Amino acid sequence: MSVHTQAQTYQNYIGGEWRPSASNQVEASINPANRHEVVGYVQKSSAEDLNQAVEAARSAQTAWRKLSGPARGEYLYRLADVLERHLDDIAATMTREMGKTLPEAKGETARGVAILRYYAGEGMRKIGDVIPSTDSEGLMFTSRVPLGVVGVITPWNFPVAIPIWKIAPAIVYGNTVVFKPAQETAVTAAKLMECVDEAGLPPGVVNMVTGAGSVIGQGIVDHPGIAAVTFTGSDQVGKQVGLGALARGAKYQLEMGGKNPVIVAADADLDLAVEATVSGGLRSTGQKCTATSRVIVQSAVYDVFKQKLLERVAALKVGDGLAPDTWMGPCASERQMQTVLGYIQKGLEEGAVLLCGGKRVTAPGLEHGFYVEPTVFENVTPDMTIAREEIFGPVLALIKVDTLQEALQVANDSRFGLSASIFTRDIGNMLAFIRDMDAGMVRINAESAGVELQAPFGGMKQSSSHSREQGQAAIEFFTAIKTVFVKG
Ligand SMILES: NC(=O)c1ccc[n+]([C@@H]2O[C@H](COP(=O)([O-])OP(=O)(O)OC[C@H]3O[C@@H](n4cnc5c(N)ncnc54)[C@H](O)[C@@H]3O)[C@@H](O)[C@H]2O)c1
Ligand SMILES: O=CCCC(=O)C(=O)O
Repeated sequence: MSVHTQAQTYQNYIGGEWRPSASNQVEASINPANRHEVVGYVQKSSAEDLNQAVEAARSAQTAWRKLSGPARGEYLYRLADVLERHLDDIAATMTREMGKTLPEAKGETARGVAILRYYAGEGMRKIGDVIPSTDSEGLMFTSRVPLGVVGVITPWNFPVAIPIWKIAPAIVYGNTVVFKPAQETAVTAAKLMECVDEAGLPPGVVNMVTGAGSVIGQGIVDHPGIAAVTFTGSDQVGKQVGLGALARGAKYQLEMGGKNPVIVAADADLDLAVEATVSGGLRSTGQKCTATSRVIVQSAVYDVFKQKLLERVAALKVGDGLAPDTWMGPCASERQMQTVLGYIQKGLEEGAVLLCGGKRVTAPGLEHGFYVEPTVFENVTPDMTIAREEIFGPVLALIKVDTLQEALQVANDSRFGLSASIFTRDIGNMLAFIRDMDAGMVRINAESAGVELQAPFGGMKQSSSHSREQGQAAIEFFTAIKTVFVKG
């Protein structure tokens, strides 16, 4: 039985108007806490809808580009204020649509507001440098110019923060946008577009088309009217996006997976390390690209750390993210839950020892949701699948090592390099970790997750296309440099 009497249908947002898809097809976005609850219906769009969105973005480009940076920034301030007014509704929608707890959803939406204000201010900052010319009568300088229409492709795990940390810099630097959210969180995305509309952004500056990744996502990658593509999502799809964009000479930026380690050194504050491992690994049900998944512990403190960790994990309350006492919600979709359960099974088959969890939760009241118990494995070796592949679920793998050197070697034994933490009181250990850990974010005595909007964010190795998002680093992707020489 489906509960969808109240469910609204959300349309594409193109050229400042709400439009149904050309095919008139919609699909249900369901609540992962209760598969029978429909959060809303969203458009299953086609190439025709994408073409309309690109056309709207192209038409809006010249006027938008010609506005001053501060004037564009003013629109972002307005959008921030509107989003702030709708924070509670958008956060509740996010929880119902992808499962993270309401406090986390509120925190993420507030972060979206802060990102908008940060980039609004960016409209006032410098967009070039004066460079001494060898010609004493010449003036040489650089100016940052927009790229044109930017395609924004996003995942479901941060359905407000990630779209905003791409769209805000894109538009403040003078680009216009075609946004394709993950279909799993398209209602939340539509609510974000309602804010764009209410804030009065000129029609066509931000457009949204929902639909399948293979149709709309791939369509953005292949579209000749789109100058650049910024993508966040899985490693597998990201590589396809990069290849497609490269093939037609479009600029691209990929932020992909992680297999983030935490090292617990023999001299660590173990209570702090346990708290950070639980928070970094299991909040948002482990569905953060920065989530801790490998816990590398020195043998001298292994048993004590393990005991404390298991006690803490046993106390976590799993449930509907809207319930005030819930600490961890469901996986975001049935597909994600099956993927996580598949990895747990693989861990068992390959000889890892299950210390707790490992099963779907079907307790009364939760049986219609996609819940997985918080899970901890030990006797994990670096060659096991659960130590190598991104699980994107509430699963921690304990790996015992003797020395810090061995810990670093195991931590670096991954094709990913997004985030990494160490818990230690020793300055030598800290410096060795900062120097030798191959990750875009290295964190000392702090959990692996948690990104600050004013700092560059991105990974090394196969976690990214080696660019950085957020903070002032965003200007590198969303603009091109024009070098100007003037002589009177
Ligand atoms: N590094 C980061 O900043 C970061 C942040 C969040 C999530 N992630 C990663 O995202 C993944 C989880 O998100 P997901 O399951 O939504 O990822 P996904 O790769 O399945 O989908 C991401 C987006 O790409 C679209 N897409 C699918 N096929 C496409 C194609 N052929 N061409 C273009 N677009 C296509 C999807 O519809 C979605 O909008 C995890 O791997 C996680 O690590 C990375
Ligand atoms: O999922 C990727 C983004 C991670 C993030 O924003 C965080 O850790 O806070």
